Amino acid sequence: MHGLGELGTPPSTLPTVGTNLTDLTLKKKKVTLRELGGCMGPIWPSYFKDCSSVIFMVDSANIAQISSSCVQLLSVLSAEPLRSIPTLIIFNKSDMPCTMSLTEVKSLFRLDDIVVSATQPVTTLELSARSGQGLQEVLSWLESIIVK
Ligand SMILES: Nc1nc2c(ncn2[C@@H]2O[C@H](COP(=O)(O)OP(=O)(O)OP(=O)(O)O)[C@@H](O)[C@H]2O)c(=O)[nH]1
Ligand SMILES: [Mg+2]
Repeated sequence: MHGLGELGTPPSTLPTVGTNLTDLTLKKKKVTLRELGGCMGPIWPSYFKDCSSVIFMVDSANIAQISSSCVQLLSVLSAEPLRSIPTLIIFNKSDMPCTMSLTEVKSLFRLDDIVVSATQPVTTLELSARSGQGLQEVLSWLESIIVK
């Protein structure tokens, strides 16, 4: 068994496990999307200062996750580095038959209150990543916030 003392000070690294980088070209500009998994919530803040926009994806078919998803959304919106960063909230899996309608999900989120009290410009969209319905709106939003 080794004591902590023998291991010395841990190196200063950021966990990169589970983040995906994707480059897109929109309006002739390179846009890099960084995907962070929901379970990586505790390390999301390490990436906030590098963001020029935020897309928050909600699994609207998972009603058991609504409250935790809502808490995570509020912590993102209230984070100091993101105070004036354009934010898109996507309700994904709109194609799935659910016990709860999207209206009910949004009402449980208190989405209207969240959008009104946010300091940043917030847009909300519905998407099915499976069928592609709503994808064009996501691209249009990205194009609209690209700095000219
Ligand atoms: N029906 C349907 N399935 C989807 C949709 N988007 C993703 N899925 C499926 O849902 C499953 C889990 O994907 P996600 O919900 O994105 O889960 P995840 O990526 O592990 O979640 P995170 O860890 O938060 O990133 C996969 O099998 C996807 O194919 C959608 O819009 N409709
Ligand atoms: Mg994922």
